Amino acid sequence: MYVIETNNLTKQFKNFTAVNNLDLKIEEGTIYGFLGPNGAGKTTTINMLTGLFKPTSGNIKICGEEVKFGEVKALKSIGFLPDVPEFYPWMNAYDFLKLSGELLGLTGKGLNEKIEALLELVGLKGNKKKIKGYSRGMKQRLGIAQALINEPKIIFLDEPTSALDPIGRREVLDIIYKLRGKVTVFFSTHILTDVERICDKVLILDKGNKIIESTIQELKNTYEANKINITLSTKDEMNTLYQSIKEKDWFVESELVEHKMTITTSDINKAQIEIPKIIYNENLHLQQFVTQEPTLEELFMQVVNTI
Ligand SMILES: Nc1ncnc2c1ncn2[C@@H]1O[C@H](COP(=O)(O)OP(=O)(O)OP(=O)(O)O)[C@@H](O)[C@H]1O
Repeated sequence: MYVIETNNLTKQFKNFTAVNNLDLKIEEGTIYGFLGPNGAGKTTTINMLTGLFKPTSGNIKICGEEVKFGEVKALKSIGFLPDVPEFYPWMNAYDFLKLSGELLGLTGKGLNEKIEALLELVGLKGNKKKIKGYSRGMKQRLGIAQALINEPKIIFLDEPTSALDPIGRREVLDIIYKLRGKVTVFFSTHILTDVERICDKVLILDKGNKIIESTIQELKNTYEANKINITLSTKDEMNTLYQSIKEKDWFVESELVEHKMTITTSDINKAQIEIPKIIYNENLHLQQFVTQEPTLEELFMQVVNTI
C-alpha cells in the first residue's frame, strides 16, 4: 500500500495552473525529496496533501483514506511543518510541545514521555530558553518535534532547511535521516545537496508538472557523465594535451588550472578511450584521470531545461 497516493491532482488559481495532473505513489518509510525551483508548485501541492487547499480536480489518498477537503479523518496520520512555522515566543520548548499534544487530546505520563523523547531527538532536551531566543535552526527542530507529536505515519516538511546556515541545515537533515524507515518523510526543497544526502527518492517538479521521479542513482545513470578531470605533471604537458584534443569531434570545452584540466565531452566513451592514447603517445606523465559523476545540480539544470 502507498501511504501517499494522488491521481491527476490539479490546482488552478483562476486561469493559472499551479499543479498539473500530478500522480504520486509513495511507499511507507521513504524519505521523499520534492524538488523544484521557486514557483514550481511545491507548497501548493503540500497544502493540498495536508488538507489546507481544495484541489481543483483529482484525488488524494493518505494511508488509503481519501482526503476530503474540510474533513480531518485522513489527516490523523500526518504531521506538518509549514514553510514559515509559528510559535508562541514566550513559551519554552517543553511547554510548547505540551500545549501541542494537549490540543490533540494527549495527556498525562504518556504525553510527558513522548515530549522528552522528541526533545532528545531534536537536540533540545533540558533547554529552558524561551522560543523568542531561539535561532532559526532551533525553531525548525522544534517544529519537527511538534509535527511528530501525534506519532504520524507521514510528516510533511515544507522547505525545512531553506533559511538555515550550514550547521543548522546539517542538524535538521540529521534528524530527518534518523526518521528513515520509521516515518515517511515528504520534504520539499530547492537545495540539491540536501536531497543528495538523505533522500531515497526524488521528484522534480517544474511549472506544476512532474518532470522526473526516480532514485538519485537512477537519475545519475540516466544522465551520463560528461566531464573528465585530468592531472599531468606540468602546465606545458597540459598544453600539449590540449592542442591534441581541441579539434576532436567529442571535445566540447575545457577548463585549465595549472596542470589540471576539466574536459567536457559530448561522447564520454570516445573521450575515455582516446585521451589515454594521446597521453601515452605524447609521453606525458599522467597523475590523475577521473570521470566526474554529474552533480545533482547539473542534472537538475539538464532536466529543468529540457522543457
Ligand atoms: N493563492 C494563490 N493565488 C494565486 N497564485 C498562487 C497562489 N498560491 C501560489 N500561487 C502561484 O502558484 C505557483 C506555485 O506556487 P508555490 O508556492 O506552490 O511554489 P513553490 O514551488 O512552493 O515555490 P517556492 O520555492 O518559491 O516556495 C506560483 O506561480 C505562485 O505565484
